[in-house]
Amino acid sequence: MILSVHDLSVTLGGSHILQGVSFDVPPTGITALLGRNGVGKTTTLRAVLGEIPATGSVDFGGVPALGRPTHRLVRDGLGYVPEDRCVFAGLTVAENLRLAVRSQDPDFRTVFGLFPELKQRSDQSAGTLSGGQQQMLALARVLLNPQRLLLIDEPTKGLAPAVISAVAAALERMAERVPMLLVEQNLAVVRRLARDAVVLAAGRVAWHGPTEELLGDPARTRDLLGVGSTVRRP
Ligand SMILES: Nc1ncnc2c1ncn2[C@@H]1O[C@H](COP(=O)(O)OP(=O)(O)OP(=O)(O)O)[C@@H](O)[C@H]1O
Repeated sequence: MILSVHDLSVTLGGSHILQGVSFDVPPTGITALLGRNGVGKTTTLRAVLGEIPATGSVDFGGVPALGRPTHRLVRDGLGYVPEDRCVFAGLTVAENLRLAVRSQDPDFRTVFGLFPELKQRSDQSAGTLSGGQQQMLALARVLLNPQRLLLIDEPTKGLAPAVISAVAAALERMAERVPMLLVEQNLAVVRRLARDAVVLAAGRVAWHGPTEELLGDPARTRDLLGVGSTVRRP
């Protein structure tokens, strides 16, 4: 396993948000982290990254991670693309990419192979990119460096259907190189990308198994993820 989370607990603002979350992420493919709004998916990613205090244990690539500073984990290949995408709006695409470089040998070839539009738009300021283009830029920024696991938070949120499809295709190709733990509300995207799913409810893992088993069972999907979840292919 590239990531093993055991008995992870987090209290924020007096609320016990995570109450003993345990799950594993295999070293290949995409694992989806699911659950209703506010259940603690982002909190789980941030706790794994060491951004918020947590108890329990987190093992990243065979090494205990909890208590290690975030920058060390990032240096060891734990990449994070937060929900707000975190691009520098006032800087150009090229500047955004340059600032993300940590390694001696940034992989511009892979990045521009996956996202040719970013090359064409090198001199455009990132704040004027569309939402989908900004998401591509955020993904490109982590991919420039060698990564062992990516934590990606709601990459398709707020995007139009055609753009969701393009982002999903990019994630699919990225996952050929690096495993991912993906928080994603769009169940069609989850079905297309994720082999396994972990579902959080009431501060714990309520279900863990093959995505197809979860989404192929409408009653279980409704029960765990809420009503109105339509699952169409993007
Ligand atoms: N710094 C904080 N202080 C207090 N409460 C917080 C803090 N950060 C998050 N929370 C609360 O923790 C709970 C979990 O939030 P989190 O963002 O992890 O949920 P989520 O599952 O990612 O939700 P969503 O699907 O809506 O993005 C929420 O009730 C949220 O209001």
